[in-house]
Amino acid sequence: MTSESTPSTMPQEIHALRASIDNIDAALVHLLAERFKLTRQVGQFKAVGNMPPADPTRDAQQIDRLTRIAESSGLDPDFAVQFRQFIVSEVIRQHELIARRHAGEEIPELDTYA
Ligand SMILES: O=C(O)C(=O)C[C@]1(C(=O)O)C=C[C@@H](O)C=C1
Repeated sequence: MTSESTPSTMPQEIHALRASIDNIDAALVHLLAERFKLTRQVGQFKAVGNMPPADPTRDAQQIDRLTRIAESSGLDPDFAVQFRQFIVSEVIRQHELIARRHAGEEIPELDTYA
């Protein structure tokens, strides 16, 4: 840590902002954990129904919706779509593992890790 960034010399405003940033980061992690709990359930239903992990129609609906939400909230829509894609890539990976597990492969249950 450089002397410019040591806590003692940091403006109080930055400390306050960082506290709120930390709260938001925590909320994001909690929200993501809850989202993955739901998508793992979707993955289980898809595996049982022999459905593919990805659903391009649903993808298009989500991208359209998130683009509109990003535009109206001042977030770069491209960033919002990329962020969604980052998350959904992990969802697809998990769906694939769930399907392999459903097919009889010995893969640990995806309950506590991504
Ligand atoms: O809704 C689904 O069918 C899902 O599998 C969930 C989800 C998502 O994470 O939102 C993931 C992959 C699909 O391509 C679309 C959506």
